[in-house]
Amino acid sequence: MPIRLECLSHTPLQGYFDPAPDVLNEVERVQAAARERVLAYDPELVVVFAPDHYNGFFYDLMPPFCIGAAADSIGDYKSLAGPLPVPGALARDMAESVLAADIDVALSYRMQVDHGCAQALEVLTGGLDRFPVIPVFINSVAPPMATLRRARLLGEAIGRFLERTGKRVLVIGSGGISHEPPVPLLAGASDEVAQRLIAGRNPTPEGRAARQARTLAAAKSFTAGDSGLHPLNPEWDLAFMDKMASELLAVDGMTNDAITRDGGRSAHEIRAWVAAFGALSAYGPYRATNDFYRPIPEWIAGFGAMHAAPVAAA
Ligand SMILES: O=C(O)CCC(=O)/C=C/C=C(\O)C(=O)O
Ligand SMILES: [Fe+2]
Repeated sequence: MPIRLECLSHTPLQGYFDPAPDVLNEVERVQAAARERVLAYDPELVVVFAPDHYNGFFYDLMPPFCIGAAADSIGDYKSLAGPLPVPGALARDMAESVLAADIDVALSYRMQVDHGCAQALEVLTGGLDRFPVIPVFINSVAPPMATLRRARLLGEAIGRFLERTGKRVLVIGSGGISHEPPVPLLAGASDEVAQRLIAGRNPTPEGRAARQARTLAAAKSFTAGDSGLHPLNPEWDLAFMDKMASELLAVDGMTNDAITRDGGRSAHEIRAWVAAFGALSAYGPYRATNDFYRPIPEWIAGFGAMHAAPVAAA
C-alpha cells in the first residue's frame, strides 16, 4: 500500500509568455525529473487535488470540495482536452468514506476540469489517460472558501481511504504558491462578469479567447512592473514549503484573510498541496524534498515543486 506525492505550481501562461530560456529550461528539467519518478513508480491510482478557474465550477452551485466520479478536461489555454479515466465506483466509495469521517464533500458524475488539473497530469504522467485518476476539486478562487485546516482534514480522510485500497497510489497537489492572476471576484463584479461567474459554463470560442488574452496582457504588465496585481512573495512561499515538509499542522493557523493578504487571491490554491500532504500524512511520517522554487513574474506565479514519500519507503 505505497504512496508517493508530487506537488507543483501550474500556469496557464507556459508556452504563451515564458521566462528567460535558462529559467524555462530549469522548470522543464524539474518537470521531466518528476515525470520520470512517476513513470518509474507506475501508480495504480492517481488522485489529483486541483482548483478550477470558473470552467467547471460556478456560483450556481459552488461546493468547497468535490470528488469526480466521471470527468472531462475542457482544454483551456494549451492544456489537453478529453475524458479522464476515472474509476467511478472507487471515487464514489472515496466520497462515502470521506463523508463517514465527518468531512462534507460533493460528488460529480460530470466534472469538468481545466488547466489546474490537466496541466499537472500532463506534466507528471505525460497525458490525461496514462493512469486511472480521481480528480478532487478544491475551491480556491471563489469565496467563501473552506479553511486550510479543512483541506488538510479532507486530505487525511482521503489518505485513510487510499491506504485501505492497498493500491500503489500517487497523490498530486496542483497550484500556488503566492500569485494573483486576473481571476474575477463576484463581489463588486459587473452584471456581465457576475453572470459569467454564476453560469459561464462552456463559453463561446470568442469568450474563451478574450479571457485568455486578458491573462496574457496581465502577465505582460505584471512583468513590466506596472500592474496592480498582488506581488509575488518568495519568503512566504518558502515558509509554506517548509511547513509542508515538516510542520503540516501549522497550516491550521493560516487564516483565509492572511493568505489573501500575504500571497494574493489565487494563493488559496495552496489548499491543493495541503490536501495532498494531508493524504500522505495519513500513511505516517514522511520525508519531503523541495525540488524547485522561483518567483516567475512572466507566469504571475511563485512557482514551486516538491515530492515526498513515507519515511519507511524512502
Ligand atoms: O478566465 C480566465 O482564463 C481567467 C484567468 C485565469 O483563469 C487564470 C488562471 C491562472 C492560474 O491558474 C494560476 O496562475 O494558477
Ligand atoms: Fe490556478
